[in-house]
Amino acid sequence: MANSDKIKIEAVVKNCGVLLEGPHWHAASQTLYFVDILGNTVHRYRPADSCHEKVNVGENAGTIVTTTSGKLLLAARLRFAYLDWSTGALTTVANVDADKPENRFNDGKCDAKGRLWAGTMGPEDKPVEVRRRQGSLYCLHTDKSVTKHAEDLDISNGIAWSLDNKIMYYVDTLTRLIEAFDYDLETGKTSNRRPAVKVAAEEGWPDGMCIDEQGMLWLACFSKAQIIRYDPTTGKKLQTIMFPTTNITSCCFGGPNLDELYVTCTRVGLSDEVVKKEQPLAGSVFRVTGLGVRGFAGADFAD
Ligand SMILES: O=C(O)[C@H](O)[C@@H](O)[C@H](O)[C@H](O)CO
Ligand SMILES: [Zn+2]
Repeated sequence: MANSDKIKIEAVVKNCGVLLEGPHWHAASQTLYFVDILGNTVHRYRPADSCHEKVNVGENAGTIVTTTSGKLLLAARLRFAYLDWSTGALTTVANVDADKPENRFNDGKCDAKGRLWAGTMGPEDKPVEVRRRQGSLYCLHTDKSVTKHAEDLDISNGIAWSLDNKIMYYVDTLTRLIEAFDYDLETGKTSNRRPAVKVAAEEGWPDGMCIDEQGMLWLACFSKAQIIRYDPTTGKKLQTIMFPTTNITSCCFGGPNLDELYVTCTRVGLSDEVVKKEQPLAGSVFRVTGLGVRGFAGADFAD
């Protein structure tokens, strides 16, 4: 299937990592932050002058967010930690999953009150062949306390909030669902977990996601080279964008008008042969323009 003529896809940072994830648009500096989970690196890319820089943090980097005090906060291997960009040094804020030393943090995002939500997963030999039911979903509150909101998860992944912040949408990849929780923005409490969107097997594995200003979800569909826009109130598929590589991991809105979609992907799961001959852009960051809809910048952690 071809994309509509209006849509343009460019690889803006080419072949910069292994398992790229967690794109986060920092509006104040007009900079895209993202992680390479298996490369143990945090990256930033400034479209205005195409400047791309990275720092090795010495352990898996699952999620990166900016903070209200101008710092960088990671959900790293098994801890929330501040990152010193100039050295790569991490300063622990809180540890998680002490009883599961082989786990690691995966995808995460801040809510509108500046709490950081992120989930963990067990060791994964190949994509989606993960040790089952090892993961949990955590919230790092602004006072740095941590609460657990779900457990026995397989691959904790995309998170997004409805426009009124009354619903938190959530992906645990192997469920093939986008689920919904009732969300209390004042306290960060979740309740009433239920399915919102069923992602058909032929669409791929649900991975990272973001929401647009119309309240529609943009879901990275791992293994099927696409991002699908869904209406979470009806569960209906609205639009598909196809990419020149198979394993799309996540997306976020960015750019001066917040009408560009930045998209991450991974080389993991593809042979060297396939990467070389068929998918030379695996492990790149893409920018999609011409969508005709705006989204939101990454929310800061409130510190
Ligand atoms: O990007 C992620 O969320 C995980 O870290 C990856 O391992 C894959 O995407 C997953 O296997 C498929 O969902
Ligand atoms: Zn993911």
